[in-house]
Amino acid sequence: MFNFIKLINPKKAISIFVLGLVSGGVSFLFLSFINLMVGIILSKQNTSSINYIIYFCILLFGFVWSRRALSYIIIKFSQQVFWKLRSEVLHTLLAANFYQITHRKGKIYASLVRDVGVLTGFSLSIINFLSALVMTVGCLVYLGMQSTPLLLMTLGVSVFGTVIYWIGVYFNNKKLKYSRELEDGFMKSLLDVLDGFREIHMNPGIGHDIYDRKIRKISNESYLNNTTALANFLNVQIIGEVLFYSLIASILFFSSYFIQESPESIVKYIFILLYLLGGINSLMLIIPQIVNVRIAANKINQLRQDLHTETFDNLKETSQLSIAEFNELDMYDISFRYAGTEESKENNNGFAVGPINFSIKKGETVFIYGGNGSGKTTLINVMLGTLKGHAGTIKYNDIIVDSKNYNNYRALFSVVFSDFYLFDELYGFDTIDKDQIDEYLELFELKDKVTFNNQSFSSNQLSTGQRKRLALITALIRFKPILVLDEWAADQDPIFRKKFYTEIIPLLKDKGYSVIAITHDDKYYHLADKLYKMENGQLSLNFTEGLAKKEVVKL
Ligand SMILES: Nc1ncnc2c1ncn2[C@@H]1O[C@H](COP(=O)(O)OP(=O)(O)OP(=O)(O)O)[C@@H](O)[C@H]1O
Repeated sequence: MFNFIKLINPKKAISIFVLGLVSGGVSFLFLSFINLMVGIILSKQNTSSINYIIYFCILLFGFVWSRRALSYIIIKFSQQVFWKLRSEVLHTLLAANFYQITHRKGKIYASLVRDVGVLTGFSLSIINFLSALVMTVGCLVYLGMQSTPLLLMTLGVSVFGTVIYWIGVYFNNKKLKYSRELEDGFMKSLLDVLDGFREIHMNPGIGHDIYDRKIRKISNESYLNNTTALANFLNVQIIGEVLFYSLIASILFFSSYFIQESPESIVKYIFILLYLLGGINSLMLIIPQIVNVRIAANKINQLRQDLHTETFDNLKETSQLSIAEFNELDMYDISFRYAGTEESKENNNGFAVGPINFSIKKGETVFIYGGNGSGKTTLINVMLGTLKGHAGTIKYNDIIVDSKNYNNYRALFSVVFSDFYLFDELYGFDTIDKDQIDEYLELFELKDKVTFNNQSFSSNQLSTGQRKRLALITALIRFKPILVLDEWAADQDPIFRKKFYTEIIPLLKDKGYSVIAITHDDKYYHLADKLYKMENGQLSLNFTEGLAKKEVVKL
C-alpha cells in the first residue's frame, strides 16, 4: 500500500507500539481501579484510603505521560507522512511528461488535497486505535479470568458483529470508491472556475452553467452516494451495538443460569462489557478509514504510475554545452503521432507530423510558419522533448541523441512558449549576471518599469507584451545555445516588433544564439537564414541563405 508502511522506520514503529500498549494498559488499569472501587462500595467498605488516592495519582501520571508521549510521536509521524506524501507527488509531477499533467490537473489536485489528507488523518487515528485495541484485549482477558462462559458468549457476539460489519464494508467499498471518483470531477470543475475566472467574470452565464451542469450534479450525486455509504456504516454499527446490549441484557436476565456468582461480580462484568463496547466501537470506526486509506493510497499509486516516466533527479541536466561549444542540431526523419481519442485509437488516427528533416547551425535564425493546426507547436514540443515517443534520429554536434545524453540534449534549449508562464522569482540559476540583465532590460525597453533585485524582478504589474519581453530576458540569461520562440512577437506593438526582427535577432545572432521562431510575421520572413513551412504535419524548406529571399517576401 503506497509507501505508507515504508514511512515508519522500525525504531519509531516499536516506540509507537510500546507507547500504545502502555497507554491502553493504563486505561485498562483505570477500569480495573474503578471496578475495584465499585466492589468496595458494594461491599460497603471504606473507599477513602490514602493508598487508593496514591494508586489513582500514579495511574493518572502514567496516563498523562504515555498519552502525551504517544500523541507527540504520532503527531510528528503524521506531519512527516503529510509532507513526505506531498513532496513525493510533487516530485512525480516534476518528472512527468507535460501532456500527462495537463490532462490530469483535477486528479493531481484531488490527490494532493484529499488523498494526502486521508493518509495523514489515518496516521493520527493510530493513537486511538492502539489504545482501543489494548483496552479490548485487556477487557477480554479480564472477562476470561472471571468467567469462561461469559468470555465465550462475548467473543461469539463480537465475531458475529465483526462479520456483519465486514459485510457492510464490502458493500460500501464501491460507494467510497465512487465518492473518490466524484472528487476528481469536482476538482476539475473547480480548476475550470479558477483558471477561467476572467471569462466567467465577463460572462457569468459560464459560471452558472459550470455550477448547474457539473458542480451541482457532482454534489447531488456525492451527497446521495456518501449519505448512503455512511448510513450503511452506521446501520452495521447499530447492529453491533444492539448485539452487545442484548448480550448485557441476557446476562442480566439469565445471570443465575450463566454465572453462579455474586451480584457484585455481575455489576463488574457489565461494567467491563460497557467498556469493551466502547473499545470495539473505536476499532470498528477505524474500518471505514482503512477503506478510505486503501482507496487514497491506490489513487496516489495510480497517479504515480500514470505520471511516472523518469525520476526527478534523472531529469537534472548533467552537462550543458555553452553557446560557443554548440555547432549544429540535425533532425532526420522525425515523426510523431498523438494517441488520438479513445474512439479513434484503434484507427490510430491522432494527428501526426513527419517524417521531418530539419537542421540549425550555430548563430542561425530559423523561422517556421504555417496555418493553424498544421503542426508547428507539435514539432517544437517533439524537438524539446515535451512530447515523447517520436521516431527518427536527432543529432547535436554529430552526437546521436539517446537516453544517456538526452538531458544534455534538452539542456541546449531555452524556450518562450506562446502560453508562457512567468515565475515570480528566477529559479534554476547557479549564478545570475546582473549587468547582463540590466543590459537586456534596456534593450527590451523595460528599464523604467522593472528592476532586478534578490533573484526577482521588481514589477509584475506589466502588460502582456511587456511580460513576454521579461520572459524572453529570463530565457536569454540562461545562456543556452538554442532559443525557441513560439509566436513571441505576436503580442508586441508594430514598432517593437520591427525592433525585435531587425535589431534584437541580429544582436542575438552576434552573441552566438541560434534562434528557432514560429512566426506569422511574413513581413520579416526574409530576415531568416532558413525558412521552413509546415503544412499538414509536413515540414518543407522554403529557402536557405543565399536563395532568392524576395520570392518569400511575397508569400
Ligand atoms: N494534446 C494533443 N492531443 C492530440 N492532438 C493534438 C494535441 N495537441 C494538438 N493536437 C492536434 O495537432 C494538430 C497540430 O496542432 P499544433 O498545436 O501543433 O498546431 P500549430 O501549427 O502550432 O497551430 P497554431 O498556429 O494554431 O498554434 C492539431 O490539429 C491538433 O488538433
